[in-house]
Amino acid sequence: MATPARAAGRAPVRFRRLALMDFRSYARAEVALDGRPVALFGPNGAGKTNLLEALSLLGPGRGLRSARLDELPRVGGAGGWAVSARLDVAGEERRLGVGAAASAPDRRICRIDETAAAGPAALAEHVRFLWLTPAQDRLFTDSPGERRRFLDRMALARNPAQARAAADYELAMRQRQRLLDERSRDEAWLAALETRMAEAGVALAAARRETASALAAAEIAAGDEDAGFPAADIALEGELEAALDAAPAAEVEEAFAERLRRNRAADAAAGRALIGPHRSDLLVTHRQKGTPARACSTGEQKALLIGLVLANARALALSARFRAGASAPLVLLLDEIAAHLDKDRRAALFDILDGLDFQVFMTGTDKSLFAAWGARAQGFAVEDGGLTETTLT
Ligand SMILES: Nc1ncnc2c1ncn2[C@@H]1O[C@H](COP(=O)(O)OP(=O)(O)OP(=O)(O)O)[C@@H](O)[C@H]1O
Repeated sequence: MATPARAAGRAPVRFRRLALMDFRSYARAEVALDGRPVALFGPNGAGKTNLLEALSLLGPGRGLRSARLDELPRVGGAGGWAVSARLDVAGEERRLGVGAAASAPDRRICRIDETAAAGPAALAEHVRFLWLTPAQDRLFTDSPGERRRFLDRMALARNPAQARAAADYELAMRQRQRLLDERSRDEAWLAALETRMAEAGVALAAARRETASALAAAEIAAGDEDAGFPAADIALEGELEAALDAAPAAEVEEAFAERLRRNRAADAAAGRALIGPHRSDLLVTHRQKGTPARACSTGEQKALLIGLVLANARALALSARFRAGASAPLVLLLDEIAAHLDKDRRAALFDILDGLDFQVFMTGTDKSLFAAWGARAQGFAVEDGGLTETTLT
């Protein structure tokens, strides 16, 4: 079946070459990629996740482990690190690079086509990543914060401008709290910060609503249920998200700013803002069973998560913004997914991934996990800080 990206005549993103230098367990590694999906296999600790993390740092944000910069240079190396890649983006060659010099380890340097980029956000023009890692296995049982971050990451892949709203909101909230903690009576400054929180907060809530409804639409359109990835019903729990159902954004902003003003004493006493989109939650229900995700089995939760990430990828492919070419192509990083799935579900997943037309990188401990992908994927054995290309069959 033709995917929307193919139907629109857009060449998807394809990594052609990836090079790591003094990055985590890699002293020096270089791989040539031919455009097929990539399967990385090797024993525990071989460096599979490190490689996915290296890729994820070529996009905006702190990468798939949310690591601090000082964790990235290879222990025993010179102190600096670098990840560079050559990729085809919509038919054009791009060179992206990130890293830090030993002399300035706290400063992440980003390069696009050999020119210094303003910052990591500029990378989003060229490539965006969605990932699923074992750290997300407890997403449905963890605190709402994890689910919010998961949703916000998906929203970010749709629209990188959302990063700005999230950062503005956090900053204004922190500054306001500092004033409240200091018992400041600077009315004008407090009101200005509350206005900024309201503007950024409503933008954030609106982006989440857009993502959630695109996800819901993609979940409905998906026929993945047969393949073992259960459809999910998605709902947002949050005051601003709900308020946007009933009123235009400007009104919601005004009402939120007013509530913040009235809540100053309570927020000062609590030491944090008691209301706002930083308290929202993503509620996921296993549609067929009608059970909240947190009450599903571990395996069912994993299948629901995979289904959600696939739905988001599909929603992105369908979005008008993506088709218009204004949005960067997506790369999916799936860390240790294969082991959770039985043979049939694995084979079904490979079929779905082939149809998505996003480049996919998948890891697993054993080559046999990828046998059903066969020649459709490019295989690499990861061991001793290096990668060796090998057939998967
Ligand atoms: N900064 C660093 N310098 C050197 N080695 C590091 C650094 N950071 C992590 N490592 C090493 O990298 C290895 C982990 O690699 P990685 O998480 O990629 O393994 P993996 O192949 O994904 O394993 P698993 O199958 O267990 O998930 C560990 O041995 C860890 O000690």
